[in-house]
Amino acid sequence: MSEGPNSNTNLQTVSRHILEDQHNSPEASGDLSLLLTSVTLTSKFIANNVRKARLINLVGLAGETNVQGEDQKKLDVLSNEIMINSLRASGKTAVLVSEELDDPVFIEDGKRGKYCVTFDPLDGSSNIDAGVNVGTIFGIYKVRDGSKGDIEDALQRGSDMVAAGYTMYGASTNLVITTGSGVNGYTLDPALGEFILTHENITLPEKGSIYSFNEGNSKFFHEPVNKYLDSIKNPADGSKPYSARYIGSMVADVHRTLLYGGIFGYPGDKKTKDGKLRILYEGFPMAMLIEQAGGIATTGTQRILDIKPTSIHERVPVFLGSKHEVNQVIDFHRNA
Ligand SMILES: O=P(O)(O)OC[C@H]1O[C@](O)(COP(=O)(O)O)[C@@H](O)[C@@H]1O
Ligand SMILES: [Mg+2]
Ligand SMILES: [Mg+2]
Repeated sequence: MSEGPNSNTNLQTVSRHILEDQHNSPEASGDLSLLLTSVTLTSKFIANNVRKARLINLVGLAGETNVQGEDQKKLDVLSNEIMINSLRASGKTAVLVSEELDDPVFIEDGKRGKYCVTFDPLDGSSNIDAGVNVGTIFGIYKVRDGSKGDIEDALQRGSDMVAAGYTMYGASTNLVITTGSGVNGYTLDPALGEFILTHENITLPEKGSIYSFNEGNSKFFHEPVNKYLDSIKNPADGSKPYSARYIGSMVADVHRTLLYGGIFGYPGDKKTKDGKLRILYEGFPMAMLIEQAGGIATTGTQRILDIKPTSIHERVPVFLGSKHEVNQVIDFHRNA
């Protein structure tokens, strides 16, 4: 009988792998792995809705704007509700921060656990109606000693996160997680309804050949970096080693960068000096994943994970990816 994809009896499902993975931090056993299992369950619900969105009238605008001043899509609102309900039901959370909610959700007695979860329930909203890859991004902190869950638990340094990850809803549904000891990727097997380990110990190439920028007109970034990248030629034949790819969904642009290498950037510009991406549920989780995979994540002048946020929706310029390319951007900022 041929070795079909599911005939491997040693399939590592995400729950089993997180519990058994000897690389995982001690934190990963017990409550955190149960919390991560709740997040993976949520991802399956959201994936199901994303896949059917066009068929069940879930595309288009919800008719509300969020705290960011952005028009919420129907899937933004639904994904947010799924995340809030599932994380509350897990009994492992004390504070929830969502891109779609003005204020944090503080979990009531009886349901309260010891983790703060920050999340972007649906990243890449501008791409939903075109069926382009979107995703869910999350970061997880332990609440501070003695805390019953308050705003300060959501304003810890990025380096205080105990786990981070994303689910990308694309040609396949990919879940990528770190608990502080490397990065692992899982692919949803729709037949099994399980995420299966498919990308063990993801490691970023030192150097890449793709740059993925929002063309912010920041003088530190757009002109000098593009000019530098365009100026590089392969000595053998004079061809250009770099090519530009930009999907416009952070989760998809970062996933490609994580697997192929290169650099992703969303700089500040004259209008928004800190760019568009929010530090708690976009910058920090992606920075932790990129660093855990051997890359660099910087604002251009400082390590993103060193930042201590002062408000839950503050923004941050993001440059992340392979060491070689990101160090070029750091040099530009240093010499600017
Ligand atoms: O459309 P722009 O300005 O290039 O911005 C794209 C960026 O905006 C985002 O869509 C913002 O996230 P949301 O879709 O969750 O608001 C990122 O995913 C993406 O990197
Ligand atoms: Mg987003
Ligand atoms: Mg979003």
